[in-house]
Amino acid sequence: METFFSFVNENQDKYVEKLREIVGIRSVSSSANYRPDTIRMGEWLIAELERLGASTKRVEPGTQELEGATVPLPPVVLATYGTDPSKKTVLIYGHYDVQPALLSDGWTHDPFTLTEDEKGRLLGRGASDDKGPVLGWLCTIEAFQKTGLDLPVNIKFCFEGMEESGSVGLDKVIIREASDYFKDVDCVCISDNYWLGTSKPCLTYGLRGVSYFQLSVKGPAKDLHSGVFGGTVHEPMTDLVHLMTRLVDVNGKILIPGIMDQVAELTDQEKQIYKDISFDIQDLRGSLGSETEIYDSAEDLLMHRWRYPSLSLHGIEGAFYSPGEKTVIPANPIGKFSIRTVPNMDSDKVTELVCDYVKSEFKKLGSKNTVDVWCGHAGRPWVSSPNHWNFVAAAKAVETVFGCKPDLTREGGSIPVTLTFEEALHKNVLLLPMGASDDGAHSINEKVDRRNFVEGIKLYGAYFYELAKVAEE
Ligand SMILES: C[C@H](N)C(=O)N[C@@H](Cc1c[nH]cn1)C(=O)O
Ligand SMILES: [Zn+2]
Ligand SMILES: [Zn+2]
Repeated sequence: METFFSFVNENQDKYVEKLREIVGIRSVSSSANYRPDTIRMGEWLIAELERLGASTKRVEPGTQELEGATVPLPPVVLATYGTDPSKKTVLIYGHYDVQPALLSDGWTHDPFTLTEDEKGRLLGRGASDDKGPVLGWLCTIEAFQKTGLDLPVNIKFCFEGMEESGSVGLDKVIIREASDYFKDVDCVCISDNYWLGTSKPCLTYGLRGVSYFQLSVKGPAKDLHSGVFGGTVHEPMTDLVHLMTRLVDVNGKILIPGIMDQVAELTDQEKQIYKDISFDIQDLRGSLGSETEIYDSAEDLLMHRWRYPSLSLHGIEGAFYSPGEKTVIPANPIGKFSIRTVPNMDSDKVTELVCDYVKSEFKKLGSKNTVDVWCGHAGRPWVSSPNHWNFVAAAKAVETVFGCKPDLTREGGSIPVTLTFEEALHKNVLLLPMGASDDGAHSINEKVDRRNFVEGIKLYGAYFYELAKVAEE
């Protein structure tokens, strides 16, 4: 693979320029304003795939109600590159939408202008999650073409534009295409998570699920002057803050009865796995930018990231949050929180427990306001076995490119479609991340290191090569 590796090294600036182009497309799936940009990002991928000679299929998953309007869902981009029956076929999934980002959140540069700093960090929204990894696959194909090397596998692509917003519409497409577009697929690979630390690659065999909730408290018909009305009305924000503090304590303990009862028991064998993983708490502190972790031991920290649920409070819509000192009583604040779910939690049961609990806690307040709570989207957790030939091929590729054995990890984040692929296609799914633990996905100053981006492209190429060689058991 030396020719391929040298070519990737020599052309890395071109790849970075392409990343700059797509980071500039504001494909924020949660925003109606940015929906045209999100669709444009899907179209960019279609054009690029066709330029590379892939055949594409644009699937329109339908429409959605968003911010009071009916808007089209971004396209699911399917593509086929190679149809040689003597080769294995790998299905590559990725997402081209991103989390919201504002300069005023604290970014040091415009989040949609890729900026490289002196450490070789490529900063920009989506650089690591998931535009860098998605682009990496296309660069890999181009590098095979330009070096005249035969691509040793057939590839099917499935790129979506709604991952950060519950993958609306995608499950239906996968289930429908399982016996059609995806019928020849032998294995699946997803590059959309992160290494355990900053220097050693990993292969990932588990994800937490996520159930996202909104909690609305309504009172007066409109926002009020707190001098005129304060002390005379039940204030929705006061009720909401009370309720939100009843969900989780300061040590991360979920206070909703019944949630922890569903969690799979920790076995001795599983405990041993955590003992054997080398996880540097300094790496975690580096990513946190603080020393505020809850647990002292690496095992506890990893278990609470990977195999126990967590509940996070995200924000309050409709509340005053700007600089300055506005004296307002918000009429209808909406609290946002999510629960990361793990085996054997059931999403419907989680929703039932959360809604019943919130309503019973609200009753205790004796407020005349009204409460509403609902689950916006839910994705299931996933755990697989890292012994499949798909993982064996990827482990060999890591050794070729990085000269070390990969960590075997689970992931605290969620990619709900992983389980859908596994169940609908009955094929092994591998998570092969490109980014490092300190990439700051979803945060300010998200980045992918130039090294990870370039070596990641090499890793993808080596993975294709090893896939072709590995025996299917
Ligand atoms: C791990 C992956 N890159 C990711 O960030 N997934 C999101 C999925 C999601 C669900 N609701 C909103 N986003 C995540 O884990 O938050
Ligand atoms: Zn994400
Ligand atoms: Zn992602």
